[in-house]
Amino acid sequence: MTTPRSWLAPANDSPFGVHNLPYGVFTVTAGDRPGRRRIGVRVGDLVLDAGAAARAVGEPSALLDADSLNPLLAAGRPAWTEVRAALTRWLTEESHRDALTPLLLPLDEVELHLPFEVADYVDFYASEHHATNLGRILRPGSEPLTPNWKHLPIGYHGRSGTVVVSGTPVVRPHGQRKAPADAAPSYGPTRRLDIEAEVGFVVGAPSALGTPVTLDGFREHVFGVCLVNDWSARDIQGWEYVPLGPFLGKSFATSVSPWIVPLDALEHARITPPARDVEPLPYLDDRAGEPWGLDLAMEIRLNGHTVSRPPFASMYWTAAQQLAHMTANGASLRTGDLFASGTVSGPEPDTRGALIELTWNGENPLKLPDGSTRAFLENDDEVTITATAPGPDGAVVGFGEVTGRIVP
Ligand SMILES: O=C(O)/C=C/C(=O)CC(=O)CC(=O)O
Ligand SMILES: [Ca+2]
Ligand SMILES: [Mg+2]
Repeated sequence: MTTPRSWLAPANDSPFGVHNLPYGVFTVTAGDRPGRRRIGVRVGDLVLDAGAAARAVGEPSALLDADSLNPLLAAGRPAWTEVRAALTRWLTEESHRDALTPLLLPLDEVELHLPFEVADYVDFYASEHHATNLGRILRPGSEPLTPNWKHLPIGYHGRSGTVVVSGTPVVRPHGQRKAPADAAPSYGPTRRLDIEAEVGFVVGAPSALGTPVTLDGFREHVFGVCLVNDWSARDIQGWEYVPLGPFLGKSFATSVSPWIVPLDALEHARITPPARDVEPLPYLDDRAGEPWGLDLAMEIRLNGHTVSRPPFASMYWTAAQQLAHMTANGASLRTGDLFASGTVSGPEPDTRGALIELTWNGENPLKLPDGSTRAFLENDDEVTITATAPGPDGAVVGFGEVTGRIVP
C-alpha cells in the first residue's frame, strides 16, 4: 500500500506526515482564542485542532472533542483504527482542505500539555548493555546481571503523579546521600543528577483484575508510544535501593514527550528482537508470534551537543513481554497506565543512555564542545532526547522530543 498524500504539501516530506499523526493536548497561546485544552494532531509543523476538525467535516467526535486523550485511550483498538482512518481521510481528501486549513495552528502558537492522565507508572530495566554496565559500576565483584535478569523483565513501580510533560523545569531533588567513604548519611541536594533515555508505552484499553494479558494482547491494550527521561539522583538511589529498589532517587520527576505516536504508525519499525540466550517461560516466549522489537534511533543532547545515540533495536525484552509480565499475576491495567522500557543503551560507549554509564560513574567526565566537562548534571543544564523510526515507503516517523532544564 502506498502512503496517501496530504493536500498539506509540506507535511508529505515531514516525519509528521499522514503516516504518523501523533496525538497531543494543547492550548492556544497566541491570538484571541480561549485557552481551553483540546486534542491536537501534529501534521508537519502544524497542529490540527482535532475536535473542531471533526465538527467542520460534519463527523463530530466525542473522542476528539475532549481536553485529554483519556476518552480516546479508553475507547479501545477498533475506535483507534476508526479515528485514525478518519483523520487520514480528512487530511488527504482535497474536499476538506478549505474547512480544515483554518484549524491548523503553527506549533509556536500553542502550548503542549501532558496529553493523558497517568494512571500507574512502571519502569523496566530491559537493556542488557545498560544492566550489565550498571551492575559493573554499582556492584563490582558480583556478576553484573542478577540471576533472574534473563528470565523476567525486571521493573519497579514509580510515582505517576510526578510524570511531567517535556519542557517542565526539573528541580534538583534533595535527599539522603551517603557515599561509601562517608561515615554517615547527610541530607541535601543531589550531587549526582542523571538522565535515563527511555521509550514509554501508553495503555489505552483496561484489563480485568485477575486476568493476565498475553503477548498477543499487546495491540489490543497499548495505544501508542512516547519518549521518557527517567531523571535519577544516583547518590540518593545508591544509598536507598537495597533491598526494595529505587524509591526517592527516581520519583521526583519523570519527563515525557508531548506527542503520543500511535502504535499503528510503527508497523514499519517492527523488528525481531535480539536472540535470547535463555529460553523464556511460555508466557514470555514471543518467538512464534508477532515480533515487537522496534527500530527507533534515539539521540541525547546535553546543552545542544549530541552526547549519545542509543539504538532501541538492541533492547533484550520487548514492550509486549513487559506487558505480559506486569499482568502475569493478574494485576489489572487501567486507561493511562504508562510503562517505560528502561534505559536504552547500545553496545558502543557512545550509545549509552545515562551519564553514569557515559562517564563511568563520573570517572571519565564528558568533554563538551564549549570546553566544559560533565560528570553529572549541573544547574541550568538542558537535556533533550529525540527519536525517529522507519515509516512506509522510506518515510521517517518522528517522535518529537522530551526536554528538561535543571533548576536549583
Ligand atoms: O542496577 C541498579 O541497581 C539500578 C538500575 C537503574 O537505575 C536503572 C533503572 O531505573 C531501570 C532502567 O531504566 O533501566
Ligand atoms: Ca529508568
Ligand atoms: Mg523517574
